[in-house]
Amino acid sequence: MNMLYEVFNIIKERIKEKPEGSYVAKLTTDDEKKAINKICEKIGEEAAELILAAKDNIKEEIIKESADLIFHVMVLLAYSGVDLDELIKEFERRRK
Ligand SMILES: N=c1c2ncn([C@@H]3O[C@H](COP(=O)(O)OP(=O)(O)OP(=O)(O)O)[C@@H](O)[C@H]3O)c2ncn1[C@@H]1O[C@H](COP(=O)(O)O)[C@@H](O)[C@H]1O
Repeated sequence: MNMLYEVFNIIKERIKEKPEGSYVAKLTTDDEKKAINKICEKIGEEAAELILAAKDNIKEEIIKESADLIFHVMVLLAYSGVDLDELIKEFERRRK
């Protein structure tokens, strides 16, 4: 969980500072494509790749594709101004 917070904080910093060579900065900057469209496309791609990995039942691929998907969802959250704590609170609210 600490690692997710660490990565989320780096993502927020990259969106704000936009350093040269940053994948997150490139993805979250409007260019010939709107940032929101680029982020959503990556989420769609990564979800599809995870589905294929799951159907092939290859554990290492499931782990890698899940990490890619979760990472891009975190980029979407940060770009949309949602904090990781707010996501955690939603899970807490749903807990039975
Ligand atoms: N966890 C990740 C992470 N997971 C996946 N990715 C990138 O997400 C992309 C996944 O896309 P694909 O699998 O489709 O691979 P690809 O063909 O290279 O895709 P494209 O880049 O061409 O779209 C790759 O470019 C990966 O490098 C990540 N990029 C960055 N991070 C973290 O984000 C932080 C900030 O990264 P920068 O913005 O690059 O500094 C880093 O410190 C890392 O902790």
